[in-house]
Amino acid sequence: MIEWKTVKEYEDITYKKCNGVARIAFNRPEIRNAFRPKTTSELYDAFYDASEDPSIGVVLLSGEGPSPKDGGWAFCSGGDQKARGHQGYVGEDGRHRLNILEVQRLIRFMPKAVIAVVPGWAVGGGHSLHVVCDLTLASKEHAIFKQTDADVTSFDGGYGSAYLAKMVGQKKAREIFFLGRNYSAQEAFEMGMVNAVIPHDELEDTAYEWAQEILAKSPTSIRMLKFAMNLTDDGMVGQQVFAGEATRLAYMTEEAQEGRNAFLEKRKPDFGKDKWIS
Ligand SMILES: CC(C)(COP(=O)(O)OP(=O)(O)OC[C@H]1O[C@@H](n2cnc3c(N)ncnc32)[C@H](O)[C@@H]1OP(=O)(O)O)[C@@H](O)C(=O)NCCC(=O)NCCSC(=O)CCC(=O)c1ccccc1C(=O)O
Repeated sequence: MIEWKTVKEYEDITYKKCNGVARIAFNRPEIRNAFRPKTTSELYDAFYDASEDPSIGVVLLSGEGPSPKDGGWAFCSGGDQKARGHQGYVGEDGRHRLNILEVQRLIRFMPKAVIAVVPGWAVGGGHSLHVVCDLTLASKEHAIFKQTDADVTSFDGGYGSAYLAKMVGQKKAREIFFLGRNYSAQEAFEMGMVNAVIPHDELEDTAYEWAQEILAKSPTSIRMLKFAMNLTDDGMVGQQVFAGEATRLAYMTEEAQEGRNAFLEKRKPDFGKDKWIS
């Protein structure tokens, strides 16, 4: 039985938790869950909380719906074109930003699994967000994947395109961006950018079940595997993130404790004999 508890009230998103799972969802269904700077700030805040909370192991990212205007479903239709100025998306403070990229990096580098739960349109920057999530589950009836970045001159040259090409292959990624066609959940699954196509009514429950399966695994293994799989695509930053976890493991050894204690006790460390294991 899933009993979601609201963690914090926001204007543009919903944020809930239940049994080790956090659920963050866009909540602007009347405009297909397009994001403005306020939305991305709220997303960052919620993702940061989920990342820092040791009781949370999996985050679901979804979109509330259907639209009260026409009943349409959306994961996210990307940047709110009404909020777009000359240098980025304009916030309430009048400043121009592209802070969805900070959200992308938080999803990518958080030591927990993030699942995109796609109930409808995943378009533009919304498509890029599903790409950067670790897994994607899509509604059989309503999910549609589409890249409009080249229609509106607001292109994601990072994970949204280059990482997508690693996922579905160069030719297919170029087709997705250069032609901007609609792809069904089944087509996206066949391309390798969706893990499973789920009947719409079962989508949320299935996502929660997948999360529970992941939560039964060793947390250290999940984060080391996520960062190992990220590493080669993320260059030195990927190595830094993976190595940070290796250092955390090293801290837990007797050697690390001896090193710290020796410094504090102003003596030479004694790491003992026969420690150079092969
Ligand atoms: C999503 C659609 C394909 C849905 O089509 P349809 O079902 O026919 O519905 P509509 O009638 O078109 O839309 C209903 C309603 O919603 C409004 N709306 C939809 N999308 C947006 C939007 N993105 N911004 C503002 N408003 C939107 C629409 O106007 C309607 O309102 P009414 O008042 O009822 O008329 C279709 O809607 C569609 O194509 N939408 C636009 C998709 C789009 O072009 N998105 C922007 C792509 S660029 C982007 O996302 C930013 C990229 C970015 O941030 C970035 C930049 C640099 C590096 C990285 C990134 C990154 O991607 O992260």
